[in-house]
Amino acid sequence: MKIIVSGGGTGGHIYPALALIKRLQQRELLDDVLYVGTKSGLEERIIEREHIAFQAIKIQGFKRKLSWNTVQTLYLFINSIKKSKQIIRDFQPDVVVGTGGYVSSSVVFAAHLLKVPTVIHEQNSVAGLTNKFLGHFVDKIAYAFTDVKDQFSEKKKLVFTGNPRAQEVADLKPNLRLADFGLQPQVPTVMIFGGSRGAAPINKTTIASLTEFSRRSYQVLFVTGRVHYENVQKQIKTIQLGNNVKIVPYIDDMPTILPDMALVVGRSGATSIAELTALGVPSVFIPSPYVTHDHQTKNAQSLVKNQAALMIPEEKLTSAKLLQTVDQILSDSKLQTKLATNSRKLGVPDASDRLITVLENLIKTMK
Ligand SMILES: CC(=O)N[C@H]1[C@@H](OP(=O)(O)OP(=O)(O)OC[C@H]2O[C@@H](n3ccc(=O)[nH]c3=O)[C@H](O)[C@@H]2O)O[C@H](CO)[C@@H](O)[C@@H]1O
Repeated sequence: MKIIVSGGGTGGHIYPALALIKRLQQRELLDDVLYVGTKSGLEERIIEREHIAFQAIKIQGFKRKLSWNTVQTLYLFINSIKKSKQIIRDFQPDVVVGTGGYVSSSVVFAAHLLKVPTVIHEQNSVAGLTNKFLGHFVDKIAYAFTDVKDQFSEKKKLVFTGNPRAQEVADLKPNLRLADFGLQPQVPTVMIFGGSRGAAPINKTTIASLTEFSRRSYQVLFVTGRVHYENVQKQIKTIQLGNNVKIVPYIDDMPTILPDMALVVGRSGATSIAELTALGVPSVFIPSPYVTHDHQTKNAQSLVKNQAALMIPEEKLTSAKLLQTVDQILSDSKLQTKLATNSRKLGVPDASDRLITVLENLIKTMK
């Protein structure tokens, strides 16, 4: 299979694309792959690290308010379709897959204009703007949360696949990687992080809790997000950290450390949820209120209603609440087991294979 994949901005759109590519490679189904992204998102760094061919296009997201910026965005969009058409003509893919983020809008739309088979993957329980737009043109819409079905009008295009990242992590076992971070492998550990870019409100509350965390018998791995790291370092200068607390900017191979976690506290981005449910890791979600249609709250609610996770709305997030919630879960093994078991029930460990079947069938029928 020759495939162009496009998705970008945040890790939540990039890692599922990468998981799909890796699974195609594993099953020896991949003849060639090209990843199309932007230079401003996280994708170039993540994709090139995996030695996958990467091509950048220039495009920016539409803002809701009309302004001079809208004209510039429109100009870039039209130009990026031209550039995407050129890329597609040169590469001659069998299929083009978009995993969300505005960069995928022009690549997938251009493929549609050139009559190349197209598939989008929607990770969330509320469809993103790009995927809503592309939903009108693509051949198939793969999704991971049942709630999202109502938001696309052409039902026959819809196929449930789950999120490919779930399959990438599903078989991982604890591998005592905690030592890599200066932590003790046998001691229960909570990881706190705010999605692939980090989240300032979560960082602020965690910083305010560090003195207390330093007195606990469990360990804390605090992942700040690259852009916030320096600032966090400045703010904690006067805090006497215990040996049980470690702070890092980013974890490159996050999946391999997830099985070592007794608890994860963080945003409810769809790709993190796919990973956590595939492994059955107890979680506490603090949904980002700043995303389209509050989709992270809906993502988190789908777990909370199945007693598979707890949720703290950001407006209720205080240091006391964070400490009390983490203490409560880590001191109650029955609660941990319940959360883990219910979480795993929601996982889709064969998500990549399901998506690959969608691609194979589509290529066959469109030949
Ligand atoms: C702020 C924002 O718009 N977030 C959206 C973004 O996700 P965003 O990237 O913020 O969050 P997700 O939870 O979906 O994905 C994060 C990904 O980054 C990885 N990771 C994270 C931190 C780290 O240090 N190392 C690392 O590898 C995680 O393992 C995961 O694979 O796209 C998701 C999927 O469409 C949406 O649900 C989110 O609402």
